[in-house]
Amino acid sequence: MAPRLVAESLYRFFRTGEEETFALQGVGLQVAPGEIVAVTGPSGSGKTTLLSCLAGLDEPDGGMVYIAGKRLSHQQEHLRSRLRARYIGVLFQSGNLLEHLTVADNIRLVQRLSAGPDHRGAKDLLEQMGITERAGALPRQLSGGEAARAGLAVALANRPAVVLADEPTGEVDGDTERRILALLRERAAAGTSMVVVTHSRAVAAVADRVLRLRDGRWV
Ligand SMILES: Nc1ncnc2c1ncn2[C@@H]1O[C@H](COP(=O)(O)OP(=O)(O)OP(=O)(O)O)[C@@H](O)[C@H]1O
Repeated sequence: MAPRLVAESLYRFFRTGEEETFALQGVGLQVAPGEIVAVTGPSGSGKTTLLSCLAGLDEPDGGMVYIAGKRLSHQQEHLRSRLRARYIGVLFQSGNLLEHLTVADNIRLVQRLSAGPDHRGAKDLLEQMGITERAGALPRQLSGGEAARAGLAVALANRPAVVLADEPTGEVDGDTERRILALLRERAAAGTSMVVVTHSRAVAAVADRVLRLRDGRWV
């Protein structure tokens, strides 16, 4: 099966004053439809930078990202945004909820921006995450665990072909972690490709592959 997500030899450098950081040094990756890839590695090894490049939120200095056979990197911003809305669900530690919208409206917005809105799906997602009663809450009114679950519901709301998630179970209890993992497995079984940055053994255990970064390289 043709890979859904392809990264070819990604390089990313940052310069702050005199100092140069080599965040990614030739990282390649191919993720098949329905495959879950877990990415681990120490702090500063390049995990978030890799996810940002895969999502088209950051541009690699070298290399290329393709999503569903379409070139995502080195495109104009509006083209990257369109590809992201259509194919990618992102969940970053900084959060993906708009502060002035309720949880339900955050989900509806993502669905409206993507090709095929599915309002029934919003209700199901909230139910699966166990936060139906929080649908009308604003993000700042949510606990850490509720915010993590609402963020994942938003990331999955457009039924994306590819999910990119940074520590999706970072702040949640064991029961919520199990719910999140069940939902990720269900989506993967339905064909969604996933790259999940995690330090959790439970998340790594549901992955098809576990890859480790150090100093911007696979080890
Ligand atoms: N915008 C930036 N400007 C300068 N340096 C940056 C920037 N973003 C990342 N870096 C540096 O690039 C390297 C990789 O950072 P990155 O956030 O990708 O690591 P990480 O593996 O996600 O770390 P953590 O587990 O702590 O979140 C680090 O040395 C970091 O300081």
